[in-house]
Amino acid sequence: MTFADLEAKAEATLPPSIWSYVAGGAGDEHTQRANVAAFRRWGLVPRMLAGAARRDLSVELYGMRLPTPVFLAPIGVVGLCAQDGHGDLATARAAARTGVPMIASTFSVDPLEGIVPELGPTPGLFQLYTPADRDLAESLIHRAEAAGFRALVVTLDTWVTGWRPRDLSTANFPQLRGYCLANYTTDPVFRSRLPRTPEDDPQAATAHWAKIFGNSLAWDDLPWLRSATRLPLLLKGICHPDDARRAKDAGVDGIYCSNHGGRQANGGLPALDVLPEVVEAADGLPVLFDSGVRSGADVVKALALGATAVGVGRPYAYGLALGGADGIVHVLRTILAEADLIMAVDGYPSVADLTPQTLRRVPAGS
Ligand SMILES: Cc1cc2nc3c(=O)[nH]c(=O)nc-3n(C[C@H](O)[C@H](O)[C@H](O)COP(=O)(O)O)c2cc1C
Ligand SMILES: CC(C)CC(=O)C(=O)O
Repeated sequence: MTFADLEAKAEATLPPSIWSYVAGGAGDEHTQRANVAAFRRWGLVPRMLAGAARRDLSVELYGMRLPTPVFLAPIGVVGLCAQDGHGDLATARAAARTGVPMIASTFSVDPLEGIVPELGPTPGLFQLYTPADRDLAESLIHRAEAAGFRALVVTLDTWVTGWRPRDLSTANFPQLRGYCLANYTTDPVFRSRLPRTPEDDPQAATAHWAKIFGNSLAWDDLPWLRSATRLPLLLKGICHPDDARRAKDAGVDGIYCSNHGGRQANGGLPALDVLPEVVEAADGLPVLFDSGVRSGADVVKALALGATAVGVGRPYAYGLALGGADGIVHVLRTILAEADLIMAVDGYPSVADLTPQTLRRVPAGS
C-alpha cells in the first residue's frame, strides 16, 4: 500500500486524541509537510547496464553490519498505538524479524530492560531525553548500557515540547504524561528523589517527572555527556553545519540530522534540505537522518545526499496501530522492497553507489 493508504487507515483506527498526538506537529504543520515535499524536489537519474541485478543494501555502523540502511526512529509512548499497550515490545519484535535496528525512546511505555531481549541479534540504540538531574541521567545511561543497547542517541531539540495545536486542543499532554514514566518509576535514583514510592503516590511521581523533564543542554555539558558513556554517542536534532562541526570537536561518534518531523518548531527548513551541508561538516562521522521519509524512494534519496542510515518514524507507528508487530514488519518490508527495486531498475547495486550525482533537482513547477 502507499503511505496515503496507510495514513488514512491509521486515522480511521486510532482514537482521535492519539491520532492527533502521532500525526500532529508544530504550528500549522507547514514544516512537517515541507519535510515530505522536499523529497519531491529531487529526482533519481537511472543508469543502465550497471550490474544491479544483485544488490547489497547493507551498511556498516559502529562495527555493526546492518542488513539494510534503515532504522526505526525513537517514538515516545508508541504504546498508545498498540492494542495491548506494549508498543515498544511489538516494535522490538518487528526489528528482530527484519534486522532493522530500533532506537528506543526514553519515554518507552515498556521499561527499557524488557526491550533488548525481544530484539534478538538486531541492534537496539537508546534515545535519551536528558533529565535535569545528572545522577538520574547517568542512571538511565548505565541502565541502557547494562541492558545491552549499542549506542546512545541524545535528543537535543525537545527539552521543551513544541507548540502543537492538535495536542493543545485535545489537552493531550496532561493525559500523556502518565505514560512517559515507565523508565523513571523503575529507576533507583528517580525513586530516591520521592518522599513516597510512585506506587503509593503516582501523582507526586508524575509531578516530579514533569519538573525534571526539561533540560536545555549546552555545549559546556558535552564533556560530561561524553564521559558518561562508553557507548557510541550521537546527537539528534543537528541541522546546522557549525553544530555538526562542534559536535565532532566535542568527541561525539555520530550526528543525527532531524527536525523531529516538524513536531518541535514550525517555520524551519525541511530536514532533507540541510542534510548535505551537515554531512559535509560531519567530515566522515556517520550521519543518521529522519524527517519526512515515507517510501523506498525517499530512503534512496536521503542515502544519495549522504545519510549513513535513514530513519522511519510516523509510518511505523501507523503500521503498529493497524497490525501490531506484523503491521510494522509490513511497513518496513514495503519501504525496503521499494528501495531495493528502485536501486535495481535505476542501476545502483549498493548503497556506496548512491551519491549526490545520483540525483538532479526537479525543476520548480514540474
Ligand atoms: C508520536 C511521536 C513521538 C516521538 N517521540 C520521540 C521521542 O521520544 N524521542 C525522539 O528523539 N524523537 C521522537 N520523535 C521524533 C522521531 O524520532 C522522528 O524524528 C520523527 O518522527 C521524524 O519525522 P517523520 O515521522 O515525519 O518522518 C517522535 C515522533 C513522533 C511522531
Ligand atoms: C512525549 C513527547 C515529548 C515525545 C516526543 O518527542 C514527541 O512527541 O515528539
